[in-house]
Amino acid sequence: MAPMGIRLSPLGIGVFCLLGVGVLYHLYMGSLSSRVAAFLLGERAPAAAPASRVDLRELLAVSLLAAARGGEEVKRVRESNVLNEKVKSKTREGADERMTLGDQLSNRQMYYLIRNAFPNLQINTEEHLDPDGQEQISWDRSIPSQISQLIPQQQEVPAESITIWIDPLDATQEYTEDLRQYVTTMVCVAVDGKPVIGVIHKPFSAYTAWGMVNGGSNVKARNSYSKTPKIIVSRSHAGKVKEVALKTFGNETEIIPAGGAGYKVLSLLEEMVDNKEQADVYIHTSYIKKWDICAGNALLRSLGGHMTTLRGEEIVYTGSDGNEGGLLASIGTDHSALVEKLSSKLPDLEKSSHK
Ligand SMILES: Nc1ncnc2c1ncn2[C@@H]1O[C@H](COP(=O)(O)O)[C@@H](OP(=O)(O)O)[C@H]1O
Ligand SMILES: [Mg+2]
Repeated sequence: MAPMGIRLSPLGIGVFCLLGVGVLYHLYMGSLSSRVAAFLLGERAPAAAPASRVDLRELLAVSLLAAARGGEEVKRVRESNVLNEKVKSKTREGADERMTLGDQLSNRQMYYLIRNAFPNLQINTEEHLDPDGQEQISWDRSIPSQISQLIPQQQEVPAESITIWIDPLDATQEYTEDLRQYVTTMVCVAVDGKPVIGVIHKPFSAYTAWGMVNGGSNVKARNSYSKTPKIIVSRSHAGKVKEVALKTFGNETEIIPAGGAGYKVLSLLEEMVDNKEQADVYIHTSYIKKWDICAGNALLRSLGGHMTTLRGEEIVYTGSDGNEGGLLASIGTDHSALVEKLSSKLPDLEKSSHK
């Protein structure tokens, strides 16, 4: 049997084409009108975007770069000898809080590098940012092989759980005195208030220590720590720390005064470039800001160490800038035994300071 075919006259073809155009027009207007209706009714986009997540390895990589970039400014300004030193405020104890061009320029580099890479994250930084001084610096999103080899898997956390703390120049007082070995730039990443990534960079020796809790570190604790601890303390904001240390550990205790919270944390670790002093415990008794201590806290935690208030409470890195309860940092030592020892002396010391 011959196959059956449909034959259309030229008029039939014309009618068929018109029908096709009509169908297409109807479909298009339908989707357009539903969009117009959604707009008029103020409806939102149909599917909610998934909550944004951030890979902690990326944050570590950008923190390393920020600390190094800030450090270049710190070094350049110091070498120029034009520090434009100012007193920005007073501490509670009445000491001058200094700020220099090195603090400001480093702050700008570090802040905008991280902010431009992660615009949605909460960033707390020590120095004031001038809105006219925005930097267009960007990060190429590459993760150094040293990090990706040590931490091969993504470590994603929700963006809203993150708080970043930047100290663009730790040991400003010593920087003005040209005591370069104490100076660091620091970045810390806290997740739900817990310090998780710590970067401490020494601009004058091009040295960086970093650690990520449950990730890794490029530094190590020492093999052993003395039972009669050498205690490292502030040289320019000492408060009553020497009295506390001697009362707690005995009059023979060796006390090492040094600048910078970053430097003092590094002195608890294995010997490294330019950190001549080695200590067993770091104690600070007065108020201190979270950008000064967060990176050291994260670095110590990543290596199994501790940084707490003098009474052993964990320091929470969200909310206010200040830490009120003093500081006790140790590694390779029974931290809770140190807390116990200190806590037994604190009431007497508090009484004597109110007399
Ligand atoms: N009582 C206090 N009040 C305010 N800041 C303090 C402080 N004690 C220490 N700091 C800050 O903590 C950092 C380390 O202090 P120190 O070198 O005395 O150990 C320094 O930060 P910056 O240099 O970033 O300002 C210092 O200003
Ligand atoms: Mg500072």
